[in-house]
Amino acid sequence: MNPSIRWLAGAVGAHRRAFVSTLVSNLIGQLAVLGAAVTGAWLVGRAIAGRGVPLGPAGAVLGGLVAVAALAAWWETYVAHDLAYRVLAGLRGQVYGAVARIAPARLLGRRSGDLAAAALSDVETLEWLFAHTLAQLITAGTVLVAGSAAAAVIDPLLPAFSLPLAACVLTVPLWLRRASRRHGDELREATAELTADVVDTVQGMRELAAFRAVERRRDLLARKTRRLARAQAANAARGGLETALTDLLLAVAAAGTLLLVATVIGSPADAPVAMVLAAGSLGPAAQVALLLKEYGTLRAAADRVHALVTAPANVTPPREPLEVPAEPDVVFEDVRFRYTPDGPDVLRGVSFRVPYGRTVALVGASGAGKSTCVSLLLRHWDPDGGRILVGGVPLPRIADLHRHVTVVPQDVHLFAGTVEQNVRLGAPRADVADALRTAQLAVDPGLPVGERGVTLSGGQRARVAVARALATRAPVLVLDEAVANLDPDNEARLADALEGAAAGRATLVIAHRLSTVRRADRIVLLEEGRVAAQGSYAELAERLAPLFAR
Ligand SMILES: Nc1ncnc2c1ncn2[C@@H]1O[C@H](COP(=O)(O)OP(=O)(O)OP(=O)(O)O)[C@@H](O)[C@H]1O
Repeated sequence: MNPSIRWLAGAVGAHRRAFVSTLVSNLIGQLAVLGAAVTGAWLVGRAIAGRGVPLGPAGAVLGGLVAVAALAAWWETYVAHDLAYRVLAGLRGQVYGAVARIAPARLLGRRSGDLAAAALSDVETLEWLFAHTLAQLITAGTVLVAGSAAAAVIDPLLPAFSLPLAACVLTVPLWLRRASRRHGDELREATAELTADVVDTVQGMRELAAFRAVERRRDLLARKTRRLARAQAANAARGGLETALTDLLLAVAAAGTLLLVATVIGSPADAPVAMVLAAGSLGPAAQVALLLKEYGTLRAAADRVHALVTAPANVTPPREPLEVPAEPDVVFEDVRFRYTPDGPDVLRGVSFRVPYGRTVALVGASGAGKSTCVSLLLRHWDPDGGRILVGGVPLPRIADLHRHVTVVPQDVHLFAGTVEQNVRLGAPRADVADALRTAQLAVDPGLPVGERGVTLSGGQRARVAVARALATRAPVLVLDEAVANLDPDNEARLADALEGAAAGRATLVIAHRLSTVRRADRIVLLEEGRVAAQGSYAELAERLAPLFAR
């Protein structure tokens, strides 16, 4: 069995009772249907042989079996779907957990929409596996064995003939399984790609309109939609071929079985029952063939979800955590880093210190490695060499790093909700009014911000980000040029307020503006992943001049 499908089948283990209930109700339903057919055939046999037909008792048995079959079908539909939706809910949780574990540094090179497709559409596709496949395959096998055993009691030749015919029916999905897998892969990939492009389009609609690119984008989406339609058509064509061949083999097998019964069964009274039992083995075979038709799509969806859920974490969780002192400093010690094993060195032995109560500005040309230092301090990645310490504790030994290090990113993400909800992101019980005051944001905390904060100005968004970081009360503050969106007046006021906040923190600021650099206690100049110089502004003014000459 494919490892992803095996892994998913294992997920049913947590819902054993529901699975057993599905299995038993399906089995009871199938056996009741077979029993009703056999009872009917037995009555026909008696009528043909001119024996008495006990209509009353037989009618009661038939009615009972039909009622049992109907009840079992209803119950099975309910429990099978209940089981499937519970497993899917668990899987969605695992997909979310995986995204949280591998983000934000690396999302397996996948786009947001692609991940949304994994979380929604791929997981949804797996409903077929849990509600219609696993228990049903076991039941079909059981009914096949029971029907064949009963047929053997009448004449051992019957199963000897009908079982190979049933096996022939199953060769169709096996024969077409490579095509099924290929079509399944294409279908899931085309769906994910279209979802990714649609999400990207919706998110970028403002830019598309501003650059008059809506029509071109529509063409792109139409192309991707056609690709999906082609994949769907190919899958449907193969599915149709599979159904046609299966039906053909079933018809031949049924005709052969009837011929055999007519030839070997001497007694007309036994012939109808023999026919039903011999043909009964073909029913489960047809059902299995039908289930296997979906194998390619299921396998592709299972592979995509499995790859995401089993992706290793980017950094290992802290082992034997150590206490971080209340007033920590930050130390980079000969830190070396590259993003990919065969990529270029991005940091080549970076060392500097941010003392508690002081502000250190990290400056350098674009691509020098400033944001990489921040990513490493937030532990999105671990360095390849050297180490980073907060209050003397290496990052991998710090539990709940966000309690000690907080960040104001340059491109803040605000969630649909109120200002207050966004400020409370990292500190659910924070004093929001206080944080907003320090961040110089005079708005009602209950003000809705819209999706991604669209109803706020760029400066207001930046100040929500500052308030959000301050609300955590983390003693290490990282500012990625948080004031870039403000006019000079507001910038100066916010910088004053941040200076007050910095007194009780170790602050590392990535500075793009001379005014920010001037305010810092110490400046670290990065050049091509190395510390080229560090000191006060007065000491470095000359070396910094070319960077800020605008
Ligand atoms: N996720 C990533 N994967 C691979 N390479 C990356 C990644 N992020 C950054 N880099 C590369 O690492 C180098 C340093 O990038 P970094 O963002 O740290 O520079 P920076 O000094 O912050 O630049 P800027 O001032 O333009 O933001 C660049 O060459 C960049 O292309």
